[in-house]
Amino acid sequence: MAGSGSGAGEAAAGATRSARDSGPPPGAELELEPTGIAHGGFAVARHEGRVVFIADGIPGEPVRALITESKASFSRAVAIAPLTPSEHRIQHVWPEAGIDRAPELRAGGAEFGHIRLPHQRALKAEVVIDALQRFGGVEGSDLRSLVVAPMPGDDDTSGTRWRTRVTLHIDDEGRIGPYAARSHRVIPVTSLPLAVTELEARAPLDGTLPELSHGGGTVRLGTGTGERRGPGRVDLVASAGDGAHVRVRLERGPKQRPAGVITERARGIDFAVDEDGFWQVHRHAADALAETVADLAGPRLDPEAQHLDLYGGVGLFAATFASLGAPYVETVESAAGATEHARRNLAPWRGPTAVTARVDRYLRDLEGELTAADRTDLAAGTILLDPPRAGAGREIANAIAALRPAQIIYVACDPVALARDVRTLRDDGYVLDEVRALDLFPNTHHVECVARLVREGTA
Ligand SMILES: C[S@@+](CC[C@H](N)C(=O)[O-])C[C@H]1O[C@@H](n2cnc3c(N)ncnc32)[C@H](O)[C@@H]1O
Repeated sequence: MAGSGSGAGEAAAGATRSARDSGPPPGAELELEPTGIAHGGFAVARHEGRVVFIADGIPGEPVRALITESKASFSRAVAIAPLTPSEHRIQHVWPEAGIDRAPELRAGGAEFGHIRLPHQRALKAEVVIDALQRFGGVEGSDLRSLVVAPMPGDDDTSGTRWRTRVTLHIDDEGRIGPYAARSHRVIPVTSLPLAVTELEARAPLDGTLPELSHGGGTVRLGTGTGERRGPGRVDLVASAGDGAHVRVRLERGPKQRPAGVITERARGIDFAVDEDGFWQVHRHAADALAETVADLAGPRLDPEAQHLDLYGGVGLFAATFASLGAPYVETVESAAGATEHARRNLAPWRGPTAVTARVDRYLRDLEGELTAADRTDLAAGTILLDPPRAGAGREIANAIAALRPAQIIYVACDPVALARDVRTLRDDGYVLDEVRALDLFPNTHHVECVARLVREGTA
């Protein structure tokens, strides 16, 4: 009996161990005390030795949290209620995303909206510094003093009314709204506080879709039986030049009119952009980024050298270089429509060129075609890159470094991707000379960085 008792004990111990190894089950509620912030905006706590990433938490604030997922080495949770509210906690700027709602009903896209703005920026700075240290291998006291700069007016509006691009989704049942946080479930809402007011005013938040022009006629998309509804999306765009635009795109049913061309503006320069093409989202982002690029690149921007603007969109940064008196700049972009606009947007200067190509192929082809004189011009020049969230990656970073430009200006919307590419560039003989961070996405966890790297020995 003693033996079987001991066997049962071992089995029980094994079961406990395996429950612990597989983590707390989804649905469990725990009291947790997060101590740090992770990339993605999650507060980080430990529970029985394992890491738990908590959405809607704040480092230093004990919370009751609901486990939503447990993986082999970590768990995910969502805060249900603070136990002792942090001095940094506020009423959520978007009531429909607030902690007093059930987690599955909280609107997504404003995951820092429960935190005072200055503290949001302090947390974003921590994420950038940590990423550059851990993934970029960067050291030094300059980095520790990095601050995330606010955009004009955001402190007066608690970081609301800045989004010039909003996508609402239409589900199978015809419900219209943003996705709920961390899901693809549509949540009808009555407000869009991060959007500029003209977009909120045009958004079909009452569930009624606008009419679509279809061929010669018009199709009404009401709520009645048999009328065409989702799934689909509603794209809302407020442009500097032409006000608010709404486009409905249904997966089945009538086609929306083709995307029009709108005008945007940065540093006093007009840019034609497709209505559904890429443009920076915060109403001050393009201006602020172009100014920051001008500031960081300016002192080493050789007017006679050859420069590259990689992932160039409609030529925002190529125009910045040209307007600074450095006209020999080639902008490279994979979307042909954007390159067409870039060509026209850059027409006021003699010198800029625009190429439709994937950056990896472009750099591979370039390497095979360069004369000694081209190499000299590129080595005196600046290469700017502004890749999508995933970053450039090792192959492209290696190819950029192989051209030996005098400086590299890296515009990044993801600090970890930036840090990984910085590591590659450091291994290839560049040093991170300066990095600035801009709060282009208040009340979200996102942060934009602009970094300057120069060849070792030239800092
Ligand atoms: C973050 S946006 C930057 C656009 C531009 N620099 C701006 O600020 O307006 C990235 C751009 O890269 C383009 N893109 C994405 N992958 C690419 C690739 N592999 N090669 C070239 N362009 C790419 C996208 O179409 C998009 O226009």
